[in-house]
Amino acid sequence: MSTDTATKKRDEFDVEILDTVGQPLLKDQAEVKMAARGCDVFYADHQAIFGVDLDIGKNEIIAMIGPSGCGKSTFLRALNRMNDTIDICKVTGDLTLDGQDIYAKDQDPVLLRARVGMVFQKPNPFPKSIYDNVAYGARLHGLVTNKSELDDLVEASLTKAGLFKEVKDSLLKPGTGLSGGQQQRLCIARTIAVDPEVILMDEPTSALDPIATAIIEELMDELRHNYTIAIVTHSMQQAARISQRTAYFHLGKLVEVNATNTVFTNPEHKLTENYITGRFG
Ligand SMILES: Nc1ncnc2c1ncn2[C@@H]1O[C@H](COP(=O)(O)OP(=O)(O)OP(=O)(O)O)[C@@H](O)[C@H]1O
Repeated sequence: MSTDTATKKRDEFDVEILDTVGQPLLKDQAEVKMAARGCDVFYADHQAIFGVDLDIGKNEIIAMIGPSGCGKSTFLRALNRMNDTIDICKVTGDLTLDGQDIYAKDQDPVLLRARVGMVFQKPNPFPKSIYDNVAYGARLHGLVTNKSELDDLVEASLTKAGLFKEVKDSLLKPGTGLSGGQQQRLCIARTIAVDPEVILMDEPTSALDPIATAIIEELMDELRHNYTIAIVTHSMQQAARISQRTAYFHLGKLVEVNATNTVFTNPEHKLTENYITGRFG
């Protein structure tokens, strides 16, 4: 294919879609936790992601933004093989965690999802007690050997998720009885309990009120010290508040990745500028 075809493609606003601009790849490769190279994602014949190259750094929060349908969630789900659960979905290219191919034949997706956990848009606690919600993964993966260790793990996970104080006297009550914001922190505790290295968050606060949102954002800032976080968000304000780098997607392509401050104050690509100034999206 000639480069002309690749570089002269124009979007519906008649803006040239160039190769990704900014800093998709980290200069210090020792800092890379997850990496994508030439990642394409298809739903049957429909291609949703085109040739994404991106490094996700250790202990950073990277925000993925872009108009509805641009493929943010699809790309996020490729990072822990959640797309495997969709029959028609096919992921190609190289996706690695600590340099290891996460789509390798001998990679168990369940074990991968313990290392690369996910928090969804709508809090989805199991219909179990608060305690059992957090204990579930640890039991499944045999992470503890006795009840006292499990008690400690449940308390530590709820504490890290900023929820323990609020629920310590009601651990045996149903998780579904908590408020929306508490349920989302319970889901974060459940994710943390299996000792992940990366946490993927798909619009984790879009179903929450501003106070619950602020609590989760503060929590993310603390979690960053121990985990790598990739978040899809519709809120540019949220991306600006919480992330160190921001990736802007458009029509399935990664258009720009830069330091968050640069993306929101001095974007390199016209499409990014159009989006952040509210000209579409
Ligand atoms: N399960 C699916 N089956 C078929 N096509 C899908 C599926 N999920 C997503 N798509 C398609 O893939 C493309 C990208 O969708 P995706 O949900 O990843 O975008 P998004 O940027 O996260 O959108 P939104 O911001 O609205 O959540 C869209 O064209 C969408 O219709």
